[in-house]
Amino acid sequence: MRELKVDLGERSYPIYIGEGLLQETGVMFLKHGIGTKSPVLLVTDETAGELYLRKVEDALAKSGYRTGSFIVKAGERSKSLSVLEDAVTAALEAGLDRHSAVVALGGGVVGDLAGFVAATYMRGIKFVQIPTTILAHDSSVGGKVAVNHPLAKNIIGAFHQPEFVLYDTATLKTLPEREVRAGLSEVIKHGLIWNAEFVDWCEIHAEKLLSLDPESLEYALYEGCRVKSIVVSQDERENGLRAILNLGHTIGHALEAVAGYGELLHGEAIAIGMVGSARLAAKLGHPEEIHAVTKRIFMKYGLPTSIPSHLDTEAILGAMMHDKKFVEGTMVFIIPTAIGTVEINKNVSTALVREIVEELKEEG
Ligand SMILES: NC(=O)c1ccc[n+]([C@@H]2O[C@H](COP(=O)([O-])OP(=O)(O)OC[C@H]3O[C@@H](n4cnc5c(N)ncnc54)[C@H](O)[C@@H]3O)[C@@H](O)[C@H]2O)c1
Ligand SMILES: O=C(O)C(=O)C[C@@H](O)[C@H](O)[C@H](O)COP(=O)(O)O
Ligand SMILES: [Zn+2]
Repeated sequence: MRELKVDLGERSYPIYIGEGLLQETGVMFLKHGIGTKSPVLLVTDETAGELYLRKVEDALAKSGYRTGSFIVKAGERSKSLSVLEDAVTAALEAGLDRHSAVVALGGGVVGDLAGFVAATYMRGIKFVQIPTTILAHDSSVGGKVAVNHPLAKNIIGAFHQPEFVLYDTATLKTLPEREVRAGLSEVIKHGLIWNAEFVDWCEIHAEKLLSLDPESLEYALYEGCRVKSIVVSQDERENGLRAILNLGHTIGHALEAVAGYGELLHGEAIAIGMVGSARLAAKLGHPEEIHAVTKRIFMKYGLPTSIPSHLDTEAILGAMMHDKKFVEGTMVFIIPTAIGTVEINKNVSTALVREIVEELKEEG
């Protein structure tokens, strides 16, 4: 088992990564001081629930915990205010009190939704992340929790850190191929913002990662979580540095909303957004090579690198203006200045962004 720490003073917590950790859930709850007297709510989706809920319930029961469960439909549309209300109903019916914990068992959708339930139920109770997708190496760390509004991604949310993250890599073996590719998009993002050597490594090990070679996958997830925890530990609430984790998201979030949540997977939309940021970098005078390398690596992973042509440019720009990165009338963009390094640029004009969106549509 590998272990990392998110260093946030009294809100610090560990990330455990390894094969077969689900059966340790109860033991880990006890280790982290979660009391057995109050019930626990397990939040999952139909797919992850079918595969892994029983295992987690059994592991918790063995350690003396009572559990209730709330199962949502799989997919981005479950990150909504109406599903949040149903989750709170489930929490009340299961008898959760202020000493209870909410557990996210699933991918980023379940993690963001369950985390927001934990952040808001009785003004905040304990939260545990049990990620089961590759993408959730990112979403389970850092405490950003949210649901979507039809007009804007993650616009209703909070910061609420988990007690710990329990990442059982054995669960990843059941992921559909499209989800594997989409999850690896954010793994590569962590290289693009912080670690050029890791980007090279991802390019060399593409086949191994796509075929879920256990050793390569565990290393890639560890490195992704390591970068994320370094950044979050320095800037929990995104007053500055943390914005770099948003590489590709200014365009990507807009694409998810405009395409209709779930049409483009998050990792796919972000891959397109990262290619867009690399194009923008070239226009701002940074080396052309950044765009070439970024596009090449996402193509190697079978990820989209262009905007579907049926999406309306003005609708995409409109959605960007609802994003959290649109501040005081300007779009904040994360721009790669070399492979492995980015800058936060607050002066990108709408005209330039329109040009990039049009070019990304033509690239397809
Ligand atoms: N909070 C954050 O910091 C953060 C970071 C990145 C992404 N996100 C959010 O995460 C979401 C995307 O996460 P995701 O890609 O994990 O999506 P997801 O949660 O929808 O999971 C993807 C699909 O995989 C299925 N699935 C989950 N585990 C499985 C398993 N082990 N085997 C088979 N199928 C499984 C799910 O049912 C779903 O259909 C987006 O909403 C995005 O905004 C949040
Ligand atoms: O943790 C962060 O910070 C990130 O930006 C990680 C992103 O991958 C993630 O998609 C996050 O949910 C985006 O946050 P938002 O603040 O842009 O909604
Ligand atoms: Zn993301």
